[in-house]
Amino acid sequence: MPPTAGPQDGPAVALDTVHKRYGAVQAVDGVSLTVPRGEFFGLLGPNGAGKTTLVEIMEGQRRADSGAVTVLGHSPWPRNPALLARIGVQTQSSAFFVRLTAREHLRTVAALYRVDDTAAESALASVGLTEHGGTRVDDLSGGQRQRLAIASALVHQPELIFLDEPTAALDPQARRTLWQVLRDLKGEGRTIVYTTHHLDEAEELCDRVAILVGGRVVALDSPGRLIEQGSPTTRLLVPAARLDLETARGIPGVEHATLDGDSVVLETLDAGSVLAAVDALAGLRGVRTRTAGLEDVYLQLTGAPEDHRSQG
Ligand SMILES: Nc1ncnc2c1ncn2[C@@H]1O[C@H](COP(=O)(O)OP(=O)(O)OP(=O)(O)O)[C@@H](O)[C@H]1O
Repeated sequence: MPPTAGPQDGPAVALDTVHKRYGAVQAVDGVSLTVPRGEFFGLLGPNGAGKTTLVEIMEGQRRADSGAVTVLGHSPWPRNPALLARIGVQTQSSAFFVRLTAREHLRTVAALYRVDDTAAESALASVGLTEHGGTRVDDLSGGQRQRLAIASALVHQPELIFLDEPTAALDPQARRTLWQVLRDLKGEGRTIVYTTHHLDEAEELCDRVAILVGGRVVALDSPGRLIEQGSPTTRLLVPAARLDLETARGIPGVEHATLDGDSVVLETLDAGSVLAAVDALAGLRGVRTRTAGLEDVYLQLTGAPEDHRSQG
């Protein structure tokens, strides 16, 4: 069953000047943002930035100290059973009935939501686990368990899904498989609020991202626009065997030069002339260029420690 809400129903999430303090810690400090329906919205930020607190406020698990919170047109606090049926929550520590098979687990979750076994079966299929439906939960691989955690959040066909680092601890192949599952969810018109520390993933999947630092939103836009407005720096990676760090630092136009594995990494705003200089000094064989990505923007906004940049 596709989500039924239309655009006339307003945004999936609207936060206006939300604050939350724990004792001396201002965990959320005046956050305002709107997530339109159908958007894949990423929440990024360093440890302790306030992401979990903010998501818990949206889910109705915590009460904001002040500010307005609207989820699917309703206040999530005090907990609203009608709203709970319309949202799905996957957490990093999803609870499983480990002695059951994947299918039995989902049927149990379905029963808790008062939906039938067909819903469990379609949730299983939507994360590509049908053929593992008969496998006991504790025999599933890490990636399969992550998919089962997402399926558990989907059983009742929620319009709005909260996903907290669903690809944590997955191998690259399992991550890619899960990305497709997430794209399919978006394709079905569902709204996704996605917390992640994987910036490549946010760049790949999210329509827009908010970067939180110290409980405040310091950037909010599509990854593409954030990158465009962010650093125009280009990185050149030159095999370290052919160019030493001191020489690299002396090339006019090089802002930073660092050693990364067996490459010297040159950061520059003037890639053309630095490339020409590298060509004259070391030749261009094996030289790679890397333009800025979301990670560069993120590090700029969240403050990359200078000593990280200068480490080999
Ligand atoms: N229940 C709590 N009691 C007291 N302080 C808390 C509580 N929960 C979170 N905090 C503090 O509030 C701040 C924000 O924490 P929060 O967990 O929301 O950040 P986060 O961005 O989700 O971090 P992470 O990426 O590590 O999960 C941190 O300083 C944290 O120590």
